Amino acid sequence: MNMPLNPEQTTCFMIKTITPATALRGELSSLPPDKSIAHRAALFASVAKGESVIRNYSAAEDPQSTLSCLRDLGVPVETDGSTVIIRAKGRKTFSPVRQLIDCGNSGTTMRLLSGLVAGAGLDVTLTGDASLSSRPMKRIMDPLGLMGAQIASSDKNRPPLQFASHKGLRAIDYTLPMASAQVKSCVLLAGLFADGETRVTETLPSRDHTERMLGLETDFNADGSRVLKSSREFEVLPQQLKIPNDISAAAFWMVAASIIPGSEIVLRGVGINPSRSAVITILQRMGADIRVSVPPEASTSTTVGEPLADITIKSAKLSATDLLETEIPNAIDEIPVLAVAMAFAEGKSTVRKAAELRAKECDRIAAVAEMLQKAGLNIKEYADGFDVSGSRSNACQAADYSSHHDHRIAMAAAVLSLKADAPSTIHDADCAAISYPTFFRDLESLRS
Ligand SMILES: O=C(O)C1=C[C@@H](OP(=O)(O)O)[C@@H](O)[C@H](O)C1
Ligand SMILES: C=C(OP(=O)(O)O)C(=O)O
Repeated sequence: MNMPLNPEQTTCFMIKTITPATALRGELSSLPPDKSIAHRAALFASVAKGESVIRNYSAAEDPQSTLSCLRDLGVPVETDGSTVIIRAKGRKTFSPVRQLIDCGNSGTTMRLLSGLVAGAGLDVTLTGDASLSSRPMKRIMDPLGLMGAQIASSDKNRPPLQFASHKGLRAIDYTLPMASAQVKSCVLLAGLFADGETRVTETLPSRDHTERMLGLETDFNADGSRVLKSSREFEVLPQQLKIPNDISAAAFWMVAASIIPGSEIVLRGVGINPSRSAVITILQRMGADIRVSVPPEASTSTTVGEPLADITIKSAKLSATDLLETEIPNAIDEIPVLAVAMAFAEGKSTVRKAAELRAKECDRIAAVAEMLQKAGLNIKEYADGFDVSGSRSNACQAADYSSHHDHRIAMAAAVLSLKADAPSTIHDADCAAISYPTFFRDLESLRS
């Protein structure tokens, strides 16, 4: 049973009403801890030898799914408030206590855990909720299959994924077909169990937490593409870290403060890993007033090379922008709320080469288009993205939104609703707890 660290996680409301805001002011020092780093810290701890102590672990549903999967795989996971302690015995820690392992709504859990499960040759099935069960897994089944893993899926390479024991994995030299930190990490984690050196080449950089936190060796090809390496000989050290707060959660307040006149919000202790912080540079390029300052205690934090900062945002006059291809993977989870910023920026903004958005918790291109259209705003949808024709003086009508059971859509719709002329409603808004259990409470605390 997955015990929430935070009682708010169990809060249940189907329809949330959001009233317009005149200004948002205040400070948030307890944003949710970074979800990507949390998953990795727990997964890496489970194949390290010794005691890992992970502080500031997220109470959100996705990182809690990772802990419950590890428990079901026999990994001794203890919690003390927001601290997670894992005492593991290296690559041999796993000893499944059940066959069906539920990854909930979390794509990162399923794809990264697949690397470990395949590596360890476990006879288990990874399953998930309806949303996760519709997400593509061929992207990990292909490279893991090349390594010798035995994986069956019931329906068109979608979960559940049934793993079977095998004769041992062999290393591969693999070029990622898409910019995906999940696929990159999956292959590198399987490589920790394989015979030989596994090499993963990425032509378009994605978030680098895996290589950074594990301390993996990196090479560069002549064309500038990066090659990450892992092997059975690589020693995974126990994780000792305090997780920084999540820039993907902070992004909602960056946009909200920017577009609501008279706002000023301070966000404390936010992770600003350069492979995650394009949302800041994109908004600054649009004219946002965002100041990033490194607090003195940041230099002494044990965030394994994961930089953090305080971020101050004041409302500003925004102008349109075109996202660069290299910015897409770096800002992928922030694009729904960036689309809201674009609607109130002067001119036409473009987001293209972003078809990956269609493979998230819902089809985020279709969901963003539906959301802006319901608000009476101007968006044109393409197969791989959208254009938003915005205006600083745009009128935004109140609407009745669906979250499509996607936390980022629920929260983006809430930010959009703050600009409306009357209260709006969001159906299934409580799915925000997948990444940000206190989102609506934080929103109320910022209203002046
Ligand atoms: O590796 C990770 O922690 C993540 C990678 C991204 O997915 P992809 O690898 O599919 O791009 C991102 O959308 C997801 O929220 C978290
Ligand atoms: C896409 C996301 O997560 P995941 O792929 O882990 O479900 C997200 O958090 O926006």
